[in-house]
Amino acid sequence: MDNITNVTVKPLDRGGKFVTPIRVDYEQDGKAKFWEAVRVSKSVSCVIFNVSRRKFVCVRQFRPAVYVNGADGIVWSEPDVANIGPEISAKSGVTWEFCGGICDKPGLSLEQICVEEVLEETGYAVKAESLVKIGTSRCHVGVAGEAQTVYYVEVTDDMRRGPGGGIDEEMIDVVELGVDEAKSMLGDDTVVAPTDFFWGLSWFFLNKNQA
Ligand SMILES: Nc1ncnc2c1ncn2[C@@H]1O[C@H](COP(=O)(O)OP(=O)(O)O[C@H]2O[C@H](CO)[C@@H](O)[C@H](O)[C@H]2O)[C@@H](O)[C@H]1O
Repeated sequence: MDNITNVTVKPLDRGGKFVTPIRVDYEQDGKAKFWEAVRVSKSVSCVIFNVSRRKFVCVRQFRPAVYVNGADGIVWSEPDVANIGPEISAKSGVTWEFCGGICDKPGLSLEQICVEEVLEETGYAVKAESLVKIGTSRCHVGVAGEAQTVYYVEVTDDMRRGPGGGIDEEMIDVVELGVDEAKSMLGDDTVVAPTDFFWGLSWFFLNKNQA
């Protein structure tokens, strides 16, 4: 999963399949302003807690955007051009996450998308009715501002239908995380994780496990 080679970064001039760079021109109190932004889809994610063994079910994957924006030692020859040698460890782009995905299927509710993602990425078959909504936040408000809705669901061992790991070419490791270990990750700068990971864990400790 972290065997990453031949990385290059180049400009995405007119947008791609998943991300479109845009410029927003507007007036505020009659003063002309602009903002540079990207259009992206909204998304869902799901805190999964296996009550049979009191473990969180997490996913770990290599995130190219985390890698290029976060790894030390990358030299940018232009603001959007870099050649990244093999000495830059791919491990710096491997995240801790709860499973989730973008909402790019018209006609499916957020809960239905969440149920699909949980099955594809972790192998657990959950029902939409058993999802508890934690809330919706706006991500990357300086550049994107898309909505992400976060759910919580409890599972048992016998709800597992397969190993998960994603579909098509996805390479996703399913990793269980103990409650004490998870608590120690809150506020730990060395943990590479998105906001909803920390939000989801904090919600759990506030609402489900106050020990
Ligand atoms: N920018 C991109 N470039 C190239 N291929 C891409 C891509 N985005 C998605 N894909 C492709 O689409 C597949 C499915 O993506 P997902 O729906 O699982 O979203 P992902 O979890 O990556 O992130 C989404 O869901 C998580 C969980 O909510 C959010 O944190 C995150 O911001 C949101 O993009 C990926 O495996 C990849 O092949």
